[in-house]
Amino acid sequence: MSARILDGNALSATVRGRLAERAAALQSRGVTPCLAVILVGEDPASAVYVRNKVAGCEKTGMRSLKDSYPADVDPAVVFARIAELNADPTVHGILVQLPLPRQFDSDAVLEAIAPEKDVDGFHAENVGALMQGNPRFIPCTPYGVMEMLKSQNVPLKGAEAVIVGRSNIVGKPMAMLLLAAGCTVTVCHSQTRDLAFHTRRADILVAAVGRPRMITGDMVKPGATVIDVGINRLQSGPDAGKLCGDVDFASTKDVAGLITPVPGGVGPMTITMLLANTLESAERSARETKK
Ligand SMILES: NC(=O)C1=CN([C@@H]2O[C@H](COP(=O)(O)OP(=O)(O)OC[C@H]3O[C@@H](n4cnc5c(N)ncnc54)[C@H](OP(=O)(O)O)[C@@H]3O)[C@@H](O)[C@H]2O)C=CC1
Ligand SMILES: Nc1nc(=O)c2c([nH]1)NC[C@@H]1CN(c3ccc(C(=O)N[C@@H](CCC(=O)O)C(=O)O)cc3)C=[N+]21
Repeated sequence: MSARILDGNALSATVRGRLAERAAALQSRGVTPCLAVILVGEDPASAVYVRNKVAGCEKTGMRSLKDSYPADVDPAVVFARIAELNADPTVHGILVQLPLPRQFDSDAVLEAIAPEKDVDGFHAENVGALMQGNPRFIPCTPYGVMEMLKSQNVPLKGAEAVIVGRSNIVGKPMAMLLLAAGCTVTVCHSQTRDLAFHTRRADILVAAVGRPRMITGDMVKPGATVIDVGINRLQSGPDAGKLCGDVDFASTKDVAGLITPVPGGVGPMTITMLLANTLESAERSARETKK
């Protein structure tokens, strides 16, 4: 049997259609949702994501601002720009593209963003709110994954969920969301003994590692839902230059029940949820000013 493929581009199109309607409604009240993106350095992958974010805004009827800085910029310049954006009432979302160059204290940068404009959901206050079960902004990638699961009515209550990866931007918030939804959650990482023992128990397996094709079909339970968050550019071999996930699609597609492809899976949904958070922020601020 071959797994059903969960098409992130198709789901994105549906969700973005609804977002565009909400953006138009705000627009008719004189408010244009606006996302500010800060990019430091010349990493080509980051440049692609930022371009996708800016294009996503335009197509959904939102405004975007983009500030690019050279890799050796003085962090004080970036902090000053964040302060300016925090104070600008026409800006509803602020995102600083990660990773940042070495001279930056990334945590300090994330803490500098006003929590009510932190559409990534990375500010400590927002991380805390998510953990307490009362999120202000849900981090975009795990949020997108939850929407993908919901769109397919994947049963979550009592399901065994296994996440490979424990980063602040993917693995940890993913664990919180699946836990809140009623899954029994296991989080694996580089020190996990016998990774396959864990992954084979998963009804829902989320791979967020950054290692091309490391999850192979023999590590997957038959019928499982497999979510591939990984985005890797292959350096060598017959597919050199191509994008691939952390899941070996060829060997997994005949074992899994449902699987997300790379590209065209979680990536587009991440951007869609960023747009959703920005719109939500603009709606909240419009409600505040009306009061
Ligand atoms: N689709 C999307 O929208 C997004 C995709 N990504 C992609 O997802 C992937 C993960 O990103 P991110 O979370 O930021 O990455 P990080 O590098 O921050 O985290 C990777 C995690 O994988 C764990 N890990 C590394 N090697 C192994 C191993 N051999 N076995 C088990 N666990 C291992 C690490 O463990 P330890 O903590 O012990 O080091 C770490 O927790 C990347 O490919 C990234 O490009 C990221 C964000 C959004
Ligand atoms: N502050 C911050 N917030 C982030 O959300 C954030 C970040 N920093 N740093 C990097 C990661 C990575 N990330 C992706 C977003 C979209 C695609 C995406 O659109 N992928 C397309 C393909 C893109 C391509 O062709 O390269 C796809 O999977 O189909 C991928 C990865 C967001 N991240």
